[in-house]
Amino acid sequence: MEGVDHLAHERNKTEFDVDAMKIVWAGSRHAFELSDRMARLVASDPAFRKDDRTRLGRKELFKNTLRKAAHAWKRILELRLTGPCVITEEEAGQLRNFVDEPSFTDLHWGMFVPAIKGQGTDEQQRKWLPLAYKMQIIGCYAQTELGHGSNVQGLETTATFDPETDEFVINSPTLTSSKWWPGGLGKISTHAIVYARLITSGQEHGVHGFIVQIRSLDDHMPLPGITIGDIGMKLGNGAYNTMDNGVLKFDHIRIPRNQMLMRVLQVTREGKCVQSNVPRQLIYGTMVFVRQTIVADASTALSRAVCIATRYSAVRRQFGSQDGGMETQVIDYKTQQSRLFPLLASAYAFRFVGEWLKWLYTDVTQRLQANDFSTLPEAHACTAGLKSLTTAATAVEQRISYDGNLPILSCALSYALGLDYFILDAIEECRKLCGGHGYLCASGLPELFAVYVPACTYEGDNVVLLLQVARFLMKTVSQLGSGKKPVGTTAYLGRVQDLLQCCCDVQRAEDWLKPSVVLEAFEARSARMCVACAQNLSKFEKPEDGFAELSADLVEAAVAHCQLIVVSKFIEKLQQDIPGKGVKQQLQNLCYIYALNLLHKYLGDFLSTGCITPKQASLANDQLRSMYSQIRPNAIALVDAFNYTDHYLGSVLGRSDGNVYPKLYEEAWKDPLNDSVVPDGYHEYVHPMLKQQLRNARL
Ligand SMILES: Cc1cc2nc3c(=O)[nH]c(=O)nc-3n(C[C@H](O)[C@H](O)[C@H](O)COP(=O)(O)OP(=O)(O)OC[C@H]3O[C@@H](n4cnc5c(N)ncnc54)[C@H](O)[C@@H]3O)c2cc1C
Repeated sequence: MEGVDHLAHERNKTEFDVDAMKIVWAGSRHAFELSDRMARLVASDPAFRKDDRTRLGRKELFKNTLRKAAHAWKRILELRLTGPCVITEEEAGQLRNFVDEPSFTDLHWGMFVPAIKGQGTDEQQRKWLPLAYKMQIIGCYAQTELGHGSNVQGLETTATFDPETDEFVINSPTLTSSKWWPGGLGKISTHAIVYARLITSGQEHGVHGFIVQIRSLDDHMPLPGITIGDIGMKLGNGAYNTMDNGVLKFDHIRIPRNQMLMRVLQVTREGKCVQSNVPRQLIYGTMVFVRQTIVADASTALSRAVCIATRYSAVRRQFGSQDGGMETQVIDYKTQQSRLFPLLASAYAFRFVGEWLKWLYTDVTQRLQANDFSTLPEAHACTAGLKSLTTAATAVEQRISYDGNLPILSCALSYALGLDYFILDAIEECRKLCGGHGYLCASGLPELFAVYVPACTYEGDNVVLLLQVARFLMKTVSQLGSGKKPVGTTAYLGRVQDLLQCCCDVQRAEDWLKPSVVLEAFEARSARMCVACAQNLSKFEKPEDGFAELSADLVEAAVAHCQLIVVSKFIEKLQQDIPGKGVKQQLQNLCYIYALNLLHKYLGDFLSTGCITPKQASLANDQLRSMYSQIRPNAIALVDAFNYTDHYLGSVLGRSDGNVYPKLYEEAWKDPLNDSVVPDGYHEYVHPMLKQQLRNARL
């Protein structure tokens, strides 16, 4: 039935002001209005239709993406959204975001332009940015090679300065030096920021960025000496296959000297390397920016999956019918709630930590401009860790303790028994929460999963990033004795003596509803895990040997630290003035669900470090169950607050009107297999089989 709200009975139960929550979720009224306007604009334009995407072959899919990218750019120009003003750039970004199709423009705006801004001199910016802003050139970011990704210093592409011609010669000396993966490179980009080993006067000077034209601006052919192509299909239908991730090989390509990005290091006409007066650390500011957007994207991807699973869980009924009455909505099963509501809480938690990271980026930028680098290592570690934590929790790798008899098992023992960990991934968990229908492309979840999972790898492999965080934590712990005060998110380590000794004083389940109690438990767990790692490291003669041997423990300590950051930023958010009837109460409930669920799932850490007792763990679990009951009547409204259009959500199961079954039925008939009643191939292969004539058939 069109026009009927099948979820109205759920929406009537809401105990808070949903419109006010929409503003909290968006970050401000301005941000809400902006994204609402752009989302509607895209949703109402048939050119941005995407419901057929998973049925298209690669070539058709790719061409369709090019059409949408061109149409989006046309709309942006028509709406006069482009220009130097920050707000309009934001609007254009939102419009592209709601088109919801990975394309070369993501890399152009998300990596090529920021790299020139962050690493180019003023003169280089004046030359290249206007061309990029008008899309007279299209750029990508070519760092990763076939042989090396995480280890940037291992890149093999060379940029050798030739003083006779005042040029750099860019070369790929081996097969493994071929650039491999850059998005937008395979078929579309005209230019690339290429990372290569700088060589002048026979000496190496590390890896630097160079602006290289790779295709003709007239006929789009690769320039002489350049081999270029797409690297092939990636996971899933539709999904990331709209992107032309590419391969690129150089055969002694020449570029002018002024195309090396020289904001920090300059190469003179004579081939001398000169450090500019711009501090090297400035480059890290760009990294903080990019990772902050990735954390924001994690909350978006997670909230989309949760919105679909929550709405469908309220529509779906199984079992429980008495006297011919209605069956039970699956959202009312406690098992469904204990799987779904922590993910709902995580979506909000990641949203707020992402918002805080935006502030951190502004703070770091201001400090860098004032030549204050004191908080940079901490900010860098913090963004690396949060990128890893939030993408992993959204896509893969959330570690879950086995909760059978864990309170009486030590962490090590449960490890030994192989009982304590299995893998949960949020988008995949949402698919399972939707039962069989979640596996249909029409649910939107398979494509969301396929598009999202590489976030665990790009912009820094998650494990490699966590090892960087661990290194920073170990350095911070080692400097405690020398009186150096830890800053920002590591400030709690300054109270390490107290945190090693403190005892949790929870006696009743409600005691877990005190922010100070929750914070102390997370701080104590993280501090104790860090100190234990530092003590174990000190037993090794060579620190590097210890670091290699203990790397798995170090990663766990880094995860504990990052979870503490998310919990503490959620708690800080609640200390702000939050208007709207009942809004703060709901956020408090979500905050406790997020924290207590982590405590429950990572019980091994909390118990083995002696931060809490088994009894207190059990009380936390009681409290958690009671929070699920409080969230239940508000669940639909809490996902409505994300304000996603049906177009953006792209899911029959997650439709805002809950009209799932007729639409799912309709959708099935759109499949190309249903174009004919008898399928192509029947006469050649199936008919002879049925008629026992396979021996004579030409297969
Ligand atoms: C969809 C997608 C888009 C991409 N887009 C771009 C792009 O636009 N431009 C670009 O330049 N690149 C791009 N990349 C490449 C991406 O940045 C790299 O794949 C990423 O940095 C990981 O590097 P890698 O592939 O070398 O992984 P590896 O480092 O080879 O990782 C393999 C395994 O080794 C482990 N490992 C590696 N080092 C260590 C260590 N020191 N200690 C412990 N474990 C370790 C990792 O955890 C992982 O499990 C993209 C990748 C993908 C998937």
